Amino acid sequence: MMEEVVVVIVGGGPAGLATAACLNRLFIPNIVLERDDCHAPLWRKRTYDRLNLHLGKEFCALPHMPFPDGTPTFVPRVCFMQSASLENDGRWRILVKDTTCDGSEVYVATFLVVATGENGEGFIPKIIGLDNFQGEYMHSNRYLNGREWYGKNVLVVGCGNSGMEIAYDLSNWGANTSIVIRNEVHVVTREMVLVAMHLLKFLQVELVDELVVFLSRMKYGNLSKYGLSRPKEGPFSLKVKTGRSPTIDVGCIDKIKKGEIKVFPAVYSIKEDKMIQFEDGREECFDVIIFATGYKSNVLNWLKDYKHMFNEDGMPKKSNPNHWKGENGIYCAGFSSQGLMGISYDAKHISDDISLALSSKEIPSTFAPLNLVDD
Ligand SMILES: Cc1cc2nc3c(=O)[nH]c(=O)nc-3n(C[C@H](O)[C@H](O)[C@H](O)COP(=O)(O)OP(=O)(O)OC[C@H]3O[C@@H](n4cnc5c(N)ncnc54)[C@H](O)[C@@H]3O)c2cc1C
Ligand SMILES: NC(=O)C1=CN([C@@H]2O[C@H](COP(=O)(O)OP(=O)(O)OC[C@H]3O[C@@H](n4cnc5c(N)ncnc54)[C@H](OP(=O)(O)O)[C@@H]3O)[C@@H](O)[C@H]2O)C=CC1
Ligand SMILES: O=C(O)C(=O)Cc1c[nH]c2ccccc12
Repeated sequence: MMEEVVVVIVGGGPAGLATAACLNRLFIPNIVLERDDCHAPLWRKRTYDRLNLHLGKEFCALPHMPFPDGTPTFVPRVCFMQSASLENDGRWRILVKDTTCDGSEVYVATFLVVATGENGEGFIPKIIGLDNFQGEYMHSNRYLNGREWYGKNVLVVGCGNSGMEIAYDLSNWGANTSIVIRNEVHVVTREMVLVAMHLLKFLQVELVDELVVFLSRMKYGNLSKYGLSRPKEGPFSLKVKTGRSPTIDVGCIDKIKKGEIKVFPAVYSIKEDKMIQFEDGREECFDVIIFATGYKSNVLNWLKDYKHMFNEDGMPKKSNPNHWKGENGIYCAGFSSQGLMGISYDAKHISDDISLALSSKEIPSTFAPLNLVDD
């Protein structure tokens, strides 16, 4: 079957839904394709139970969907999901392409919005011997809680927000928890980030960085004897430059200081059975490894004509704030490393731009539909 539509949005997470909502308000017909069996599956199925939004709610609301009165400052995951489905119910039209049914559907669209996100696929590094590891291993996007691992030796690889929080959670569930920290990392609290986000509206990033690093030093002291050191460059400058967020401590640092969570350097190899060797030569047995080693964009897996807008790593060629518009009617939402705040920005700009193009009749009548990789 072939269907003509004005806008196809690939990805039904916050970015896809926010863009659809903005287009709907402008009466621009659009269709959202989602590979999973629900909308926002990352938030429903692939984030852990104890997660709260990291930025205050004023920085996380999606367009046309303010949080209801009484919502806590740091919104629990479950409330974020409910507010998404509330908006979806009745006002947004979301269609899912069912790849399990025999006939496939083809949509020919004037505009394509890539909204498959920066977290398209969980990334697990290649480690010598991992294939023969006799314990269990998984990416952090499969971790929900540590109920199964009471008394087990669990290694978390990675000290970003997922790694530090999952290590803390595992330890609370009674697992003998260790974490791999192979590089420098900024550790802050969410209150420090909230203050910083407001200050960034009128102060230079370097000044805000100095303040945050000062506050972090006051709170945590020098952590080098525990295997943690701070990067030379400030947390928000690094966020702008590399997209990497500072790690927001939820209690992991206290457990590291108390010796309840052990710190290891990079994994060197996995030896026989469950034995892991680290770069400093230490060796220890683990039952479970959680790879909190980040994510990769999956755009190149499904978009053939990616060069209109993406690099070989599946991330936009243009940097923020110009990243969202490509050539030939292609856009992307949710690729600015600015979380939900960036998604709001993208969704509004994309829908306004499409609206403008439609009203000014910029669109060539022989517009070539973009090719998706057929699998
Ligand atoms: C654990 C975690 C916690 C986070 N917490 C916060 C936070 O507190 N605050 C914040 O601002 N940001 C946070 N982020 C960052 C970001 O805001 C979220 O990842 C957000 O879900 C991104 O929305 P998205 O729509 O761009 O991507 P996603 O939510 O990943 O949605 C993309 C959708 O595309 C679908 N898809 C992928 N490939 C295809 C395909 N080929 N065809 C059809 N569908 C496809 C996926 O199934 C998915 O539903 C967090 C990220 C993670 C991983
Ligand atoms: N709201 C919330 O509560 C949460 C928000 N998030 C957000 O989700 C996004 C993804 O976060 P996250 O899943 O933590 O991923 P990140 O990409 O932020 O972190 C990945 C971590 O893995 C480390 N790493 C990568 N490869 C290796 C390796 N081979 N050996 C050892 N360590 C390795 C990296 O360290 P290195 O610096 O050495 O490369 C880094 O510490 C971020 O934007 C984050 O802020 C995540 C969890 C909770
Ligand atoms: O949760 C994340 O990682 C985000 O990307 C949200 C975000 C945007 N800007 C920030 C600055 C510091 C910490 C988190 C974020």
